[in-house]
Amino acid sequence: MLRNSLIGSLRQIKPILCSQSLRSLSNGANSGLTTIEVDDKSGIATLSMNLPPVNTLTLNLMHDLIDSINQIECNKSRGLILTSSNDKVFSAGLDLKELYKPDQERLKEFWTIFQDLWLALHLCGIPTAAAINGHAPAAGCIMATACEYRVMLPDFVIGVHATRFSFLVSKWMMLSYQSVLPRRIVERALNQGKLFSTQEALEVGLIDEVAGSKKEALAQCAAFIGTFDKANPIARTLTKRMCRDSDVTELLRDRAGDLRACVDYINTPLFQEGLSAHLEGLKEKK
Ligand SMILES: CCCC/C=C/CC(=O)SCCNC(=O)CCNC(=O)[C@H](O)C(C)(C)COP(=O)(O)OP(=O)(O)OC[C@H]1O[C@@H](n2cnc3c(N)ncnc32)[C@H](O)[C@@H]1OP(=O)(O)O
Repeated sequence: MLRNSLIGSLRQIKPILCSQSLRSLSNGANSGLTTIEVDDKSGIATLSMNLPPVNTLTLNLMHDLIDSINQIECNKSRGLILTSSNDKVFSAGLDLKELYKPDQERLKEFWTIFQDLWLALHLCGIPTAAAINGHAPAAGCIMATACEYRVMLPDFVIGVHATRFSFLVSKWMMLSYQSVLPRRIVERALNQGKLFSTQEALEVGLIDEVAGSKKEALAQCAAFIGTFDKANPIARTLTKRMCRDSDVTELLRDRAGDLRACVDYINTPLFQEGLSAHLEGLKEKK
């Protein structure tokens, strides 16, 4: 029953493109803001975000990420490692320009694709890991927590600092955080708008390991993916989805409601003023 509903919901959100021949894993259908490299020996795919300067989640980058996740799953890769081709920033989170004085129809499209991206990562059928080779604030952190394992390089920050600029996260984003961290830590960190240093993130369990270099981080993620070798892939996928069912159901139950609530909140003077100050702060930093 539960398995059927999981499979059913997956069909709803993921029109799988598996009929295509994808061995080459070309990015022909997308804007080229992601690259996929499959290791011939291990069969593990590395998915890199490649949108200078800081991998902000624009509509196009989110579209490409979803497309790439589908391709990697369809091609029966053994696992997926999410990383960045920028050596300072994993992802700066949502593109703030899309949220400032937004065009209403575009904002709806933007939020919907953000929901889609979270679902695609959260329900990805193969093992996933994030090699966090740079800063990962806000939605950068949420993407990492949607993966099953996190390896981070030293001297960067990760966390959801939304309250610092009057942002209110959706419940499914909070649940993503809470799937990795104890509830009391999530509550405090979200309220403080805390960005954890790599060391702090390791101490609280937001990340699983620290790596000395990107190469090491990728190897550590690959070693994690290798730990599932003895599991039957279908049983593993269904078990993963069962473990994640309640978090995902929270969003699937009322996607339209979440969209309405977020769009309404983004349009409030409280949010727009906080965002304006935050954007100014980013400019003044220079
Ligand atoms: C219902 C409410 C929604 C709640 C959900 C929130 C989820 C989110 O993801 S909101 C996004 C929050 N993200 C941030 O606040 C990150 C802001 N960026 C940074 O802190 C830093 O850029 C960095 C630590 C990631 C990197 O620092 P670095 O010194 O390497 O680069 P910068 O010089 O700061 O940035 C370069 C360039 O990029 C612009 N930029 C940075 N982040 C964003 C962003 N998220 N959206 C749009 N643009 C961004 C920055 O202004 C610079 O632009 P210019 O070169 O034109 O000045």
